Amino acid sequence: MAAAVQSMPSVPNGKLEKYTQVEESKYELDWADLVTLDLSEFDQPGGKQQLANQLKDAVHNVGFFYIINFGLPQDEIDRQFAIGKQVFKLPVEEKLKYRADLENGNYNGYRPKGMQELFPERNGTAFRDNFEMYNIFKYIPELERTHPEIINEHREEIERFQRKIAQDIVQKLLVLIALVLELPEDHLANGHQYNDVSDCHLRYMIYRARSTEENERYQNIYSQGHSDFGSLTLLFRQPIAALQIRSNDGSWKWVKPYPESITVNIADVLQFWSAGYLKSSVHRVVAPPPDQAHIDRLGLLYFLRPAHDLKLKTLDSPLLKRLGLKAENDAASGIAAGDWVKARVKGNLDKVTEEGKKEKVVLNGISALYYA
Ligand SMILES: O=C(O)CCC(=O)C(=O)O
Ligand SMILES: [Fe+2]
Repeated sequence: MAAAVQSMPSVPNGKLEKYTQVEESKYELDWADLVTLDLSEFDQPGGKQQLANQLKDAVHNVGFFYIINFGLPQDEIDRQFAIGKQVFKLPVEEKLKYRADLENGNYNGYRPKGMQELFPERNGTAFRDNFEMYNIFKYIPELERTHPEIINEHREEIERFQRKIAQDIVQKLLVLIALVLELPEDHLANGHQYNDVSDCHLRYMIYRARSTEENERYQNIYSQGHSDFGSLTLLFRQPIAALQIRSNDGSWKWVKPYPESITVNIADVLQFWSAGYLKSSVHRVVAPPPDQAHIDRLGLLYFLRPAHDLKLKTLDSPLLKRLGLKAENDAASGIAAGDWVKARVKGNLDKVTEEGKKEKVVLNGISALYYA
């Protein structure tokens, strides 16, 4: 009797294809020189203060650093990449069922490609981004929304991963930054609890590779120079070189995908709270080097945002007082952190009218910088 030939789905329900990271580039690029914090030292005697000392210059002058030994094994990280890969493979009509309400500044859910203009329109041709995101906000009742099946099937695992970042890794970083500012250890951690209503999210992101000819037309830009909106951004290591940081001298340096690291950057709200002492660093995403330029660049990130109602007022920090640092513009002190974040999400949908460096008003006369 002939056996019935059944076609098996390539990924059976609940089972994920193993994700394999691609090869690093062979090209020697002009890498940024970033400090690396070994988080396993955090609980050692004197460890916190030592790490804070190591961090001080990085958060003030650079705005970017690496962390290692943060307590998430690579196979758990790779499972998140595997989930992200499946999400982006869904048909676009399916993904659009979960579209984030971007027009109201809400990032929760799917963000299709092409929402952001990179350069002003020329001769009727628009220059739009080529990346998609899927943002998963915290699993608390106020922020729940519907998600595709692939996410629901792995909900427990995703939530555990999110909570490890939110309740452990990020809390340690907030203690270290509080120590830099000479504040009580829990001062910043208090405004970043898992149960706080905020726009914190885990993000799967994919930059669709462009052809050489397209890269030329887009001047190699995949995402224009910007600062991030919330408190901290954590970028899980993926080996495709494309992220660049703007140095104090105006040059752009590449971020090396350092083994087993997370790249962390300071974002706007910490800059407001510290009257500019903590640097919300400008960064951008460009075409990868030739041996990686053809590969879609899958990313895994965590965006830490403060509790919605906290105001962007300068903190009462002994360090800032001693340095005589005050807010550049008092109007910021009345803005709720959540409103700032939402206004920036909405602002990304605006038409671009000029090239190069621009200052764009976001809220209450306060602006953000963009470079393209
Ligand atoms: O993909 C990256 O390396 C950076 C992404 C980024 O800057 C962002 O999403 O804000
Ligand atoms: Fe960014």
